[in-house]
Amino acid sequence: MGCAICGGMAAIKYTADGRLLCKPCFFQSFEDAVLHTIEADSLFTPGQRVAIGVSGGKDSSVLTHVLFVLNERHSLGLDLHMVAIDEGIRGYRDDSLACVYRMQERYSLPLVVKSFKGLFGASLDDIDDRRAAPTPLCSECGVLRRYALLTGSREAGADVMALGHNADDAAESIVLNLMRADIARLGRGANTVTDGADIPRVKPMHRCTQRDIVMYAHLMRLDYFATECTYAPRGLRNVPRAILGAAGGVLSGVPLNIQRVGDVLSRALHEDSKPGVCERCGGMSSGRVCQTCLVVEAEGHRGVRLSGND
Ligand SMILES: Nc1ncnc2c1ncn2[C@@H]1O[C@H](COP(=O)(O)OP(=O)(O)OP(=O)(O)O)[C@@H](O)[C@H]1O
Repeated sequence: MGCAICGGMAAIKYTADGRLLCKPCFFQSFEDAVLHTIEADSLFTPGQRVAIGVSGGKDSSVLTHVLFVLNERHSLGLDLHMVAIDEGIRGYRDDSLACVYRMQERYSLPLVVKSFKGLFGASLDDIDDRRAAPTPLCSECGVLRRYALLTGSREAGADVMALGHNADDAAESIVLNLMRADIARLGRGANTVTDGADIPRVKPMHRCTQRDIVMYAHLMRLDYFATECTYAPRGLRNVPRAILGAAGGVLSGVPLNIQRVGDVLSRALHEDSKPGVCERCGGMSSGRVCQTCLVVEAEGHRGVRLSGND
């Protein structure tokens, strides 16, 4: 079968639009799609310092590589930095951080590393150890990580933070919010730009599917850490992930379809839900006090605090 762009030997199905492509045309199409999101949604302006949230996983490894390539190829004028968060998860984050250090060498980008232990006085393993029974930890970990990423990005002097969220992540969030009847979160929608804090968060791969990202990482032979987080089996996200996985087995384009419906729902539900600023820490918040400060308060008796030192 011939490549839909150049007529050469097709090797890959590009799931974003279903075309069969050869390897070089797949790379080009994927990178062009990220560039299109950057330009269409005005994610960056020339001269900005961009802190890429880098975990060593496939999404942020692909994001780092593609931003690096686009920055050179299209003279975007971005000052790329990397920020990594060490949540303190034995047998997982220690190995993925080793990958982040190798990426730092490969791309020669400045790197800031912040740890839960330094910022909150306890690693995620400490928080888990101090609980009477195993409970889901992903929501709290996500909240604390957002704070840590903001702190690291401030330390890097960044104007904007870039994260590796993709279309499948967005679809999972939409299904989860539907199942929980979380109208407020559905209304806020999954946009490519989240304003509110002093450093906005942007998602250049928001319209890229997980399959295309994995394929890109694999064919480009990128160095990334593929093991699942130790705490993932307890995560609530496994429910929408399983539903979407099953749907993807019989229908094509499910993540992008759900994302489109999510956009419509978000516009219909939208009631001026632009987040404000937390009165305690200055982070982004939809209420007076942000999720980080609420988690720190709730976990205070287990030794979690906002130390601000790292
Ligand atoms: N420990 C971390 N340090 C820095 N950034 C992180 C970290 N964990 C997640 N991120 C950022 O948040 C994005 C979404 O993370 P999430 O854990 O939801 O997805 P993921 O599929 O595991 O991402 P990845 O494949 O990059 O690890 C990542 O792509 C990355 O940009």
